[in-house]
Amino acid sequence: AQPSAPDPVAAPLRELPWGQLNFLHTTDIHGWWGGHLQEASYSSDWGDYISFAKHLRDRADADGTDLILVDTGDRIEGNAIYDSSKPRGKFTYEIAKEQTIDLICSGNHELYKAESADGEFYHTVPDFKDNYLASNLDIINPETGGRQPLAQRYKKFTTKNQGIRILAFGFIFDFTGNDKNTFVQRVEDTVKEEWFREAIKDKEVDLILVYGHVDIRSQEYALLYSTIRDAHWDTPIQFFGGHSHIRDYHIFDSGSVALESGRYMETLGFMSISGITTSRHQNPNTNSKKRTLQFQRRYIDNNLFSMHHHSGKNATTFPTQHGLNVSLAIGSARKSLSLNHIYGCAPRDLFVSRRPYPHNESIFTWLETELLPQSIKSRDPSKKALVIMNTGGIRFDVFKGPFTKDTKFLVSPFTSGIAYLKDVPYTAAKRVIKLLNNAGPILSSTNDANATFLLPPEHVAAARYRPHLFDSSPTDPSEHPNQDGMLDFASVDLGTRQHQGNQQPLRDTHHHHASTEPPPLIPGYTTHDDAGSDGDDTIHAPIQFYNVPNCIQAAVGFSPASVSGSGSSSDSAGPDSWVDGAEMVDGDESEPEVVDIMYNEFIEKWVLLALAYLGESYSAEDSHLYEDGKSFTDIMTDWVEGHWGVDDVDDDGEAGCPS
Ligand SMILES: O=c1ccn([C@@H]2O[C@H](COP(=O)(O)O)[C@@H](O)[C@H]2O)c(=O)[nH]1
Repeated sequence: AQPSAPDPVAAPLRELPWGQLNFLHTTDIHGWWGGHLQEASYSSDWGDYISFAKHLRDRADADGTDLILVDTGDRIEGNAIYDSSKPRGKFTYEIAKEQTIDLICSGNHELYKAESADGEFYHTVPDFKDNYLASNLDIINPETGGRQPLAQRYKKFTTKNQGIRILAFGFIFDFTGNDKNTFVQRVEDTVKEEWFREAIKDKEVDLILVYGHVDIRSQEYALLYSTIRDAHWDTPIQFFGGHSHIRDYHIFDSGSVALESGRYMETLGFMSISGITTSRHQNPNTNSKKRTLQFQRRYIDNNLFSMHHHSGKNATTFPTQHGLNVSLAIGSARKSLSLNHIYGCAPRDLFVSRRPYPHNESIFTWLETELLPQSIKSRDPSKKALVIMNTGGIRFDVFKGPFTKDTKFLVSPFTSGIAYLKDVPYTAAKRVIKLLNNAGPILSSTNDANATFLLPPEHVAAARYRPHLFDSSPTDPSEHPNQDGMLDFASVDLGTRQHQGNQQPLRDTHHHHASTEPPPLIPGYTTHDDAGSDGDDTIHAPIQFYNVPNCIQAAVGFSPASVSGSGSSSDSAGPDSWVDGAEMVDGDESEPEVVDIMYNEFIEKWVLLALAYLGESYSAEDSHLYEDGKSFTDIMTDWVEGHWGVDDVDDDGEAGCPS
């Protein structure tokens, strides 16, 4: 772990259900190679994962089973170690390649920009050679200018100890936001291709493995499942997915399941399959390949307490020299990038989903009521503006205390600036936010334009496939009243951060075994999936997560009380209410005739669509860039320095902020 990472905390654990064939799965790492430095539950780094995998591989070799490591993409964007280096990714590829990943593919973040797709071409593909698969992804070769598969389409291999013959494919979902140098072929077209049809005709396989940067409940995986099952009625099919940033497990049938392993190095997914028939291990009781199969999953919290326990090691025996070297390399990259540099001290926690919106501790309420109106200036003092941001542009929480260079990129890694359209009729402008939030026929008519893409990934997943994930019910203050009759969130959720109540930091698993007192449960993931509620390795107290709107809006140049909010009702409004929008409140200043609409560049397509629906025709050519394209990330950081900055901070990340 990194030197400043909090010590792990003892917690009751479920064992790893080790089997004949075992997997460790990472996804959506988004550059969190250093682990979480403010959350004890996820405080292990990539070096620890290297040590952990080594111990599990040794175990497999010792008992004659197999272990396969899978990563399903989005390794970049979302952490200062990637986003603040010049060039971006300077350290990422060197760190990633230290782990022996047996199956790896691209996510959509590797493809948003031409440079990062080239990064895959020049670094990740050669680093992982035959283990990188690109079943539906092509790239323009930067050397020749010709189009070619980013990597081989599929592969067949035999596991080391069990001799299991595996046919593997590596996909990405039907992503359309990629730069011009890559081509994502829709899955429905890929399954019709000759090479795919030929590949799945192969009967000399014991297991088919489909991994990808694809939501496991998506139509893309449903189609791959049915196509493969049609060709293989009894071959086990294992899926690994990603993209939606959640823990999930889906059962297709008794011989086919899918695992998704969260985000940001919070989770190491573990999967095992037993009962696979191989040429070495014939099942004597049946001629079917799948009848005695047993699939089991576990979501491991990425911390040393879990890792020591599951590997049967302790603080002394756990770290390997290789793992330690990688932890040191991460530490020196962080130091060279000055990631502990403090811009200011956050006076309170600000959450993406762990608070309702609006709320004093909602990061979106902070943006809407403080940061945006205090940062964005209208073109001239007589002009008013409405500033719209998509909630998906905000990637992580702010914790009370030091707001560092690390925090800056965890919260807002994207490079997009603020665009604006001048002098839009106010009657239309004020309705845009409501249209974006409650969708409507245009915004949901095609996959491409679907406004759920404005949300953070977990919320996209919830909106499309898992309505139960987030709480949309209005907050009931009587549920956890504190002295003021307000919700006492401290009693609901202290998060899994360093300062977790009276939990005892644990340096060695033996401490835990010697204790007779069961430790109090730490708040954390309590996953409900197709196999039940026993998937998490750590038994946690639940955390409440709340719905967020697609977009929020701040009013610039209006008197504070004159605009009635973001139009972000979570009810499914009918056609009449889509167009209410942010209304002037009676008795305040008169409505302007025109305003500037300002918005995060990323959402331009949706803003233009909404305006067109409202009868105002604008195109991308009509938009201008605010302050020469200054990124929202920099706008936010300047605000933090101006409002939360303190004089006597040092760069150690500790001193300077009141506790
Ligand atoms: O420039 C950008 C890129 C993405 N977003 C938001 O992120 C999600 C996609 O995130 P994944 O990690 O790929 O799942 C997208 O839906 C947007 O909400 C952004 O705001 N700006």
